[in-house]
Amino acid sequence: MEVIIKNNYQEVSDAAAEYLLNVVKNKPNAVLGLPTGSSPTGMYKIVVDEYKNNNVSFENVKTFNLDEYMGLDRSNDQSYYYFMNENLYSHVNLKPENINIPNGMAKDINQESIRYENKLKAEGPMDIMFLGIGNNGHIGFNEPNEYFEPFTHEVNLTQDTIEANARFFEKIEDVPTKAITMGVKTISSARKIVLIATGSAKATAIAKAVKGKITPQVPASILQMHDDVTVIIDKEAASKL
Ligand SMILES: N[C@@H]1[C@@H](O)[C@H](O)[C@@H](COP(=O)(O)O)O[C@@H]1O
Repeated sequence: MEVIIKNNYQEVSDAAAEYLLNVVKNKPNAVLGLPTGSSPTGMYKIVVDEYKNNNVSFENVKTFNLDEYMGLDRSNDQSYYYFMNENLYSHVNLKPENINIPNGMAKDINQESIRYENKLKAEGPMDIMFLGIGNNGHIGFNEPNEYFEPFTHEVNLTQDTIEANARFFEKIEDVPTKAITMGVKTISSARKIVLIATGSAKATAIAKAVKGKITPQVPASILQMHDDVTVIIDKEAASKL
């Protein structure tokens, strides 16, 4: 695992965007694994600017998002589809048919999970996957658990995560309690993984993920098993390393 420590959020975003842009510039039909959250918004902004300056094209790029809340449709401004549309999809020339995100409104979530896995199997592997990390060490919505869930699946969000994500909702009761997420094997199938995090609230999770025991209680610790992971963090997130 390579750990790169930057001074601040902007520098972390610049470094992450450089990885994304290099992959797409070298491979115009790249397959990208993408996250939501406040960590990657700076990266998306840089990527969009680069597209607007005619320096990169997404015409043949495919994207697979990590996760989605259950019960929020695409027009709900808290859905991850909406987030991605606001931050990336609507600003670049990605073809709608090349955009993939789990459907949190699917009637049968098991079927939807299988569909998503099969789509990724057919169109992947992901050349690069970007990840944020939850304060409790979750990746995607793989919450601390007794075991690692390998493939895309339905998950009950922990109280920690509901509280952490409540800041985006009017009231905590509005935060969905369930989500659909890629599993750890799905995530690890990416050729390269870039994890980004900033701020002291992430310091414990980063320390456990990078140098702690590999355990499903810290889902991000599984990344130690992958042979091409770059962790890009600011000084605060690195403070417990
Ligand atoms: N499912 C997402 C994760 O993919 C994300 O990494 C995490 C951290 O978010 P933030 O970057 O806003 O701290 O939040 C959510 O729970």
